[in-house]
Amino acid sequence: MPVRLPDEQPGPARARLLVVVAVPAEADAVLRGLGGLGAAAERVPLPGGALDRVALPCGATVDVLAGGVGPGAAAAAAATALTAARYDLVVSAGIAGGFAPRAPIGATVLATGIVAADLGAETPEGFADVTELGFGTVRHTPAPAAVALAAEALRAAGAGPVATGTVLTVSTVTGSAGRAAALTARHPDAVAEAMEGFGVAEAADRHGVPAFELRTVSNPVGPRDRTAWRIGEALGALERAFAALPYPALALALAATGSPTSEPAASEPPHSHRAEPPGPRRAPKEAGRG
Ligand SMILES: O=C(O)c1cccc(C(=O)CC[C@H]2O[C@@H](n3cnc4c(=O)[nH]cnc43)[C@H](O)[C@@H]2O)c1
Repeated sequence: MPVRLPDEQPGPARARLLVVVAVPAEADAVLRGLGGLGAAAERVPLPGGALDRVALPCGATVDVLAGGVGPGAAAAAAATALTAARYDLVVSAGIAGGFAPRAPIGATVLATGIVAADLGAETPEGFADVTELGFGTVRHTPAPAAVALAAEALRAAGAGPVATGTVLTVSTVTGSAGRAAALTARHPDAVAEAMEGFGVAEAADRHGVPAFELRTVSNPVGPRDRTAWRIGEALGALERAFAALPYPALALALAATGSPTSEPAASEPPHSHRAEPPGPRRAPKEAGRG
């Protein structure tokens, strides 16, 4: 029978979360929400950067990493952190564009689906995503029980409007009514778009860790109008959301449902472009260890 060190005792109270944001202003908002800004956080070096580690009074540990803008930077940063430490949950977080009327400015959005919206090819018949092209997945699905739990906690805390639905990951911020309409036609359940969620979820999936996306809305998705962006308001909502999340309960809900979150295409070829994880996948039971 293996001997466990005190630090390795199983249980949701000891959950380890990795929160990946794009820029330092978002990291600061998350850290303020966690009560871990400044001296309360430990700076942990990583190859190519550093993260801030906060030990919560409930026993959970939350690492906050500003990984850069866009899915590529986010995937690289998340993969680096996941290689350096063990996590029970990875959260992609930050500001986002909201699809009206479901996600107004200041709203908090929880992803029921994390979808790469512009990963594919233009064809004479229109856009075809990489799943349709036979190259893998464009969607990760966070555990519904965990999404419901987080939404309930945010609503109970009075953290402002909360919307659940698909969060699109795009490499180009939408700047026209035409593209906004095309996105909602293809993804009727879309509540928001941002630029990192799918990259973070891909990295988490390869490490067998559940992923989750939480965004707060800074601007409407549509015709480009930088004067309409309310970044301060969205950062305030991000801080309130991270103050209200039920960390140990979230870990428990995720342990019950397990991982991964990806949905490979039914037609995925045997030699798909999906890389195998760097080591053996952790069993769902083990992934929930606190
Ligand atoms: O256009 C500009 O002048 C400009 C200035 C500062 C930042 C930006 C961004 O595009 C920030 C992208 C950043 O924020 C997330 N985000 C926020 N709103 C949206 C959106 O409507 N569509 C996509 N991403 C958005 C995103 O996740 C990035 O991290 C532009």
